[in-house]
Amino acid sequence: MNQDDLEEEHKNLPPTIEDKLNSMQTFVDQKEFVVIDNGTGFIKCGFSGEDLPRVSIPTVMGVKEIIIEPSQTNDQGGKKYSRIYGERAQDNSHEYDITYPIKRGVIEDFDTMKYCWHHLLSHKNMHNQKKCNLLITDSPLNHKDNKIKMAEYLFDKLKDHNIAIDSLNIMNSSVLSLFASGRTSGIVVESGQGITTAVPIFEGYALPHAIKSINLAGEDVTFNLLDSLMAQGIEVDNSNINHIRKIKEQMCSVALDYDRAINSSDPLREESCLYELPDDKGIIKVDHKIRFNATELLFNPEIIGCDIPSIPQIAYDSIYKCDQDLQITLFNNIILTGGTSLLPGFKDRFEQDLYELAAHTARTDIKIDIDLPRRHSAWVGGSMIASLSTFDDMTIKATDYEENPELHDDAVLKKLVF
Ligand SMILES: Nc1ncnc2c1ncn2[C@@H]1O[C@H](COP(=O)(O)OP(=O)(O)OP(=O)(O)O)[C@@H](O)[C@H]1O
Repeated sequence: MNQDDLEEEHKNLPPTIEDKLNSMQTFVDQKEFVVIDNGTGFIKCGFSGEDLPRVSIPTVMGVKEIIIEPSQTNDQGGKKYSRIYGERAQDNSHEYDITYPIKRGVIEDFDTMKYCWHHLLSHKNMHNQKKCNLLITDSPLNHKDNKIKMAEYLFDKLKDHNIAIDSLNIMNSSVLSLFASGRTSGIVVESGQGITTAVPIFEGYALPHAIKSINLAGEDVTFNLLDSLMAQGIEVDNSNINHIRKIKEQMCSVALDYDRAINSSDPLREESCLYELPDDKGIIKVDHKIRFNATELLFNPEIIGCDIPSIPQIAYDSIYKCDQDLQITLFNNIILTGGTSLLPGFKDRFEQDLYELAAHTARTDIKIDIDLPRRHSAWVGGSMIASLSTFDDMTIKATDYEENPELHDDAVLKKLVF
């Protein structure tokens, strides 16, 4: 779903709880929070109490240096930087230096991340936030030092760009996805752009010792598809990556039985296998072997020579790392989420392979919930929790943060227990 689709969907949504409260003119003194979900591929931003984020853009920035010639008004001359974001940056990679600040779920380039946050908060759909309360997500794999650094950039560095964060919470994205499903215990299996995680959660707390992850997700499927197309002599390269991603999202699916699927005839009619590149760059034929092969690595990483477990395997391993008493609850409450889980056939294959793995050990049925807005589940959970009247008590206040610099790390870690 791109930014235009998101705006259209917003217009058609029924009134949110917040709209209703506003129209009833109730005078509830409740803070509004901005909710940001930081993803490797996409960053999502909107207001608490709403059903969907208002802005969702690829997590990428392009920078270009501009030399200013000396002139009458500025006889020194000098240089400044032009920065662009999201798809615009990806489409102008020939002119701009491109940086992806999040790698495999973890923020690695905080300076670029700061500019991305600033861009979102100043976005027209966000009414240019100069001062706000913020709930921001964090990967379940992040080290606590990353949270401390996030707080530092959000409280201190954004101020240099005229944005003041009044209160802040940083929450585990998997806990928020589970919250969006209406549960407080279960296992969240999330496959996004850069990473797939299996995070068991008990009564709202992630169980760190049993979290499993693999560096295999949507971007690997996209690059695998690109390699297969190039191997067939089709003229595409990295500069077409947005289109390769779109081919994946529109045409690829997961086979229940891979060998059978690629050795059978193509289930789609010829015209449904064609993708037209823009600017008369040609039409690509994407046959069923390429389409099924692109996604198979998620369930069988060996096909690309990777000696790592599959997605069903990490879910199984994660459940078996937990206390025996909890395992039944986890098997009964599996939340499948993240953009990559939207691939047709993903849920059926996941369920089939997990049944096979657990056939002799699970003492219960396996129940998988896919009824969430899967690309936005962490954001939606954040929107819900930040609209609770008790949420403000769970935040770090800028005043406390600034007054006690020596307590920064403690203050962050004490509040951010999820
Ligand atoms: N309909 C779809 N079919 C297949 N893949 C999809 C679909 N929609 C989105 N995706 C893929 O999902 C990925 C983005 O998902 P998501 O927004 O959950 O990830 P993220 O939060 O950015 O990344 P991560 O969780 O790894 O940090 C991209 O690879 C995108 O191509």
